[in-house]
Parts: sequence; structure tokens; C-alpha cells
Amino acid sequence: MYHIERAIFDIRRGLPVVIQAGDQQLLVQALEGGDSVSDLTALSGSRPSLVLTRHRLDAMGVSITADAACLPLAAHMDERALHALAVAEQGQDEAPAMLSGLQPAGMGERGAVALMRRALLIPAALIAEVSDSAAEAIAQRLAKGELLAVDAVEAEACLAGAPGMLKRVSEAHIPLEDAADSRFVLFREPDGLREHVAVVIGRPEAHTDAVPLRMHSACLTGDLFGSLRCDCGEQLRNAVADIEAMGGGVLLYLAQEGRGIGLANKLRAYTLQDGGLDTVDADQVLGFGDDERDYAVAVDMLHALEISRVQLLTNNPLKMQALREGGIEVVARQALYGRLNDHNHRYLNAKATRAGHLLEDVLSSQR
Ligand SMILES: Nc1nc2c(ncn2[C@@H]2O[C@H](COP(=O)(O)OP(=O)(O)OP(=O)(O)O)[C@@H](O)[C@H]2O)c(=O)[nH]1
Ligand SMILES: [Zn+2]
Repeated sequence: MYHIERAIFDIRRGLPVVIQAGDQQLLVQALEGGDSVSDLTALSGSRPSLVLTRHRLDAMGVSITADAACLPLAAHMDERALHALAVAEQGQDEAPAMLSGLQPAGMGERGAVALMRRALLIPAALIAEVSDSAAEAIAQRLAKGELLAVDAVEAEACLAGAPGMLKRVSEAHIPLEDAADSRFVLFREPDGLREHVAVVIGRPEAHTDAVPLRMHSACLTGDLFGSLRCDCGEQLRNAVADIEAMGGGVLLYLAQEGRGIGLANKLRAYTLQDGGLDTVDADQVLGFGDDERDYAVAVDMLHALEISRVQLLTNNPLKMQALREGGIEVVARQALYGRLNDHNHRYLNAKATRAGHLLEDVLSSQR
């Protein structure tokens, strides 16, 4: 894991890393850099390919069964065309004509996309096989520590986290406006990349039955700034007040900004939504699935807090399912709403119709 986390930092800085897939060596780079194609061509001695996810290809009208596919880049393809293919910031796509020659992604290519996802970048990768003529120079750079090499299998597994390895780091009493007796407990994932907070309200252990629980995914725009595009800020505050009124419980504040795609990608998705896409389609155009969140970390936090039976404050059936699959007993669900407004009603409608969220009550109040 040690190499993987360092590789993620290099990738986020726009540097190439080597992925070792069997006896094949691939150079991998994110798309968010500058002259990445020419740099990668020079370094590898071969022509790069672009790895795109099934979701991204689907959005361009190409259906594949594998998770990702690889497009050899034509010599004339410039950075702008590449970005149109992978990033889609311009909105709907001019891309399909450029998609001939797709090949199934191998282990190395899949590992590359997993690294991009974990790094919260666009889930597409530039990739080039290290040619015989470049092998010696690459070996020297690896030996000097100027380049990092990671194993393809480890790269592909980097999204799964390390169950049971979450570190409880620090805690403090933080009186909240709606819940004066609150304690923030900070947890850090073993690779050091993400931190999550459990807000322990009152004395959850006093519940002899199920502990009131909110699992809240971070939303900088809504939680902190009161963005009207979503209902997160109000849900967050209402959850604290509800848990206090229920006699105490826990709110898990999870580092899953933008349903796990990260803030940079959420802002891209918002721009695509301004062009007419709904919240699910916008994520798909960027290359993501309907919901990229994994709640294993929440299950770990509950284990650390010795909580195994909960009443969950949510409208999202996937959260209940994920907890049950993680061995937590969800004995009841309580709805949790924010207010509808002119800016968020399309978002909430899409959550209900596309993602199965239980929002009938709040949406029907507007009809
Ligand atoms: N990708 C993406 N994420 C969004 C958008 N709007 C809000 N979000 C994110 O969606 C998540 C919402 O989190 P939650 O409120 O915990 O979860 P939920 O799935 O709405 O379910 P409940 O609130 O529990 O019913 C946050 O991470 C937000 O940042 C959007 O348009 N696109
Ligand atoms: Zn939000």
C-alpha cells in the first residue's frame, strides 16, 4: 500500500508513474496535466492510449461489457481533442467518430483508472507501454527514485480500502448549537488519504435498543455554504437536531464529497447539469457510475464505537443495504428532509426517479 499512496500523490501532481502488469511495464499519467501526450510519448518511446470507463463510453453511445477500454491515440490527436474525449467539459459529445480501435482494458489499464478514481481525478488515464528502447532509461529513473513503480493488482485494489485498519486518531468535546453535548472523534484511513469524523451526540450507549444514526456524505457547497443546488446543509443540521431529540446517537461525517467523485468532479458535473443533464447522467458523462460511494469505512467506524443496531436517518435505500451487508442491523429508518426550492427540485426529482431515493413526501408537498 505504501507505494500506492505515494503514486497517487505523483499522479495528482501530473507526474507519470510506472504500473507493472506481469512482465509488461506501463507508464501512466493523469489527463489533467499540460502536454501529457508528448511527454509520455517521449518517455515511453511508444504511442500512448487513452483508457476510458464503461460509463464514459456509454455516454458516448458505445457499449462495452468490461469496466474500461483502451483507445490507441492517433498521431494527429491534440490535447483539446483528448480532453473532449475524456473530460467532456464542453457538454455533449463530438467524440464517437474518434472511438474506432477500442481494445479491452487489461490489468494495468484497470489499475490506472482505479488510481485516478482514488486520486479524485477524472476517471480516465493516459497510458503507454515502455518500449525496449526506453526500458534502460526508465530503469535508471526508477533506481534513482525519480519514478515510482506500483503493481497492477495493488493499484486495482486501491479503491477497496483496508477493512478493519481504520485508525482512531483524536477526539474533543464540541458543543453544537442543536446538541450541546457532542464529541467529535476523528478516524483516518490507513493510506492516510481520507479522514472521517464521528459526531457522538449525548450518550448513544444509553439506548438499550437501536442507536439513532446519520451517515452524511460531505458536501462542501451545501453543508458549509448553504448551496441551494442540493438539500445537504439542511439535512445535516436537521440530523443533529433530530438525533439530539431522539436522546442521542451518532452522525458519521464521511469524506465522500460529490457521492465519492470529489469536489473537482462535482463542480464539473454541475456545469454539465447547467447544460441540461440530470445529476446521474452528468456523473456518467464524466465516467462515473450512479453512485461511487462505499460505506465500508462507516461500518468500521460503527465497530470502533461498538454500535451494531441502528435506526438510520436517510432517504437512500443503498445506505441501509450497505450497512446490512456490513453486518449492522438496521431496525428502522427515519426520513430526513431539507427544503425544496427552485434550484434543487430537479436534483431531488432525479434522486427519486433515477436513484430510488424515498422522497415522495417532500416532492408531493410541492405539487
Ligand atoms: N456527483 C454529485 N454529487 C452531488 C450532487 N449534489 C450533491 N451531491 C453529493 O451528494 C452527496 C449527498 O450526500 P447524503 O445527503 O449523505 O446522501 P444521499 O444519497 O442524498 O442520501 P440521504 O441524504 O441519506 O437520503 C454529497 O456527497 C454531495 O456532495 C451532484 O449533483 N452530483
Ligand atoms: Zn449537497
